[in-house]
Amino acid sequence: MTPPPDLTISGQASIDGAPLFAPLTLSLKAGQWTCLLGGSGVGKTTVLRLIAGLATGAEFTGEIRASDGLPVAERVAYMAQDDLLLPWATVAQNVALGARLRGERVDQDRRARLIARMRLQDHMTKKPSELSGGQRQRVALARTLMEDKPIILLDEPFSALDARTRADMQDLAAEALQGRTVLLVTHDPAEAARLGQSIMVMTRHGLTPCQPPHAPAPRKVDDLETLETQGALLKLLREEVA
Ligand SMILES: Nc1ncnc2c1ncn2[C@@H]1O[C@H](COP(=O)(O)OP(=O)(O)OP(=O)(O)O)[C@@H](O)[C@H]1O
Repeated sequence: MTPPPDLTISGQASIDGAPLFAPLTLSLKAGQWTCLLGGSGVGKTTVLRLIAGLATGAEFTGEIRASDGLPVAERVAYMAQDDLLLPWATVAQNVALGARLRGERVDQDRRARLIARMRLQDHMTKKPSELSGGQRQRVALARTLMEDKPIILLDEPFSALDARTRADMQDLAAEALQGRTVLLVTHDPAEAARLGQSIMVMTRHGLTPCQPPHAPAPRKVDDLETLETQGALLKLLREEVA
């Protein structure tokens, strides 16, 4: 794996000639978590998919650049909103899906370590339908980590989880992805306040930064500054739709 780079996406996007988002520059710091919030349909998933080099419905004018000058898309692991697990495959097979699709040998040791880290060792042979929502999310996160990429894009990865499982998953993800360049799209101000080392709110007009708390992430859910950031973010988001 190459060292995680800084990443910048700058440009504008439109759909069928109508602007989706105005010219913006989103800079991700190497080895840090950047959280991106914003109203529904403002283009957050589009930004992730552009960085990942995946198809979008938008025409994008601009550039996506890594600080080391190396190609970006091939160094990205992308965890989509939906966990996208194959229903007929076991947990172990789903975690190793990327290697299998590429016809590569599966690194069994690495897979076993990740499955243990996600506390899934008792579920290795189960199919997704036999798992809870939180367990499925952990499989999807293990699969994302199995790719061992320096740039990680997470699209509302914990949105379907109950509050306790969500907090557990945030802790797990923060620990497991330490040192990677992470972009997390979330609708949850509390999540951004816990995890973000940089926090941005996206609107059709561009990006508004929000000062993250000073404590290292993941922050305690009842940390005062974290709660203040959560409140400030909620206020920003409400102003954006007003
Ligand atoms: N494949 C596509 N073809 C055409 N339009 C699309 C396509 N994918 C998304 N769009 C449109 O692009 C706009 C931005 O979508 P996007 O999914 O990026 O928004 P978002 O901010 O992630 O929304 P949400 O928070 O609801 O997930 C929306 O209006 C959506 O309908």
